[in-house]
Amino acid sequence: MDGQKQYTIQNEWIKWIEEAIDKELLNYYEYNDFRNFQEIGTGGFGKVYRANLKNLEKCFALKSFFNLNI
Ligand SMILES: Nc1ncnc2c1ncn2[C@@H]1O[C@H](COP(=O)(O)OP(=O)(O)OP(=O)(O)O)[C@@H](O)[C@H]1O
Repeated sequence: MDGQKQYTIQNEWIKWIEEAIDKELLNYYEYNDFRNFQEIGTGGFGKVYRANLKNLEKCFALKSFFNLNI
């Protein structure tokens, strides 16, 4: 895939995510608001971490993605 096409696809996904946040279909959290990261798994596209949000005891699963350079 050429660089321009990859850039266009990435922008389309960023726009899709931003619109979903605006419509409150997705919640947006700052990465820096999470603490106590523990790696809990690896999937086909990246690693999964357990972390707490701010001072809450509730934990979240955070999924990171490898830089695939498709
Ligand atoms: N919500 C969760 N709670 C606890 N462990 C989780 C959670 N989500 C993922 N994991 C752990 O991380 C591992 C990888 O999860 P992930 O969703 O990336 O796997 P996957 O099915 O290969 O997905 P993909 O192919 O989309 O990357 C899981 O096998 C599991 O052990």
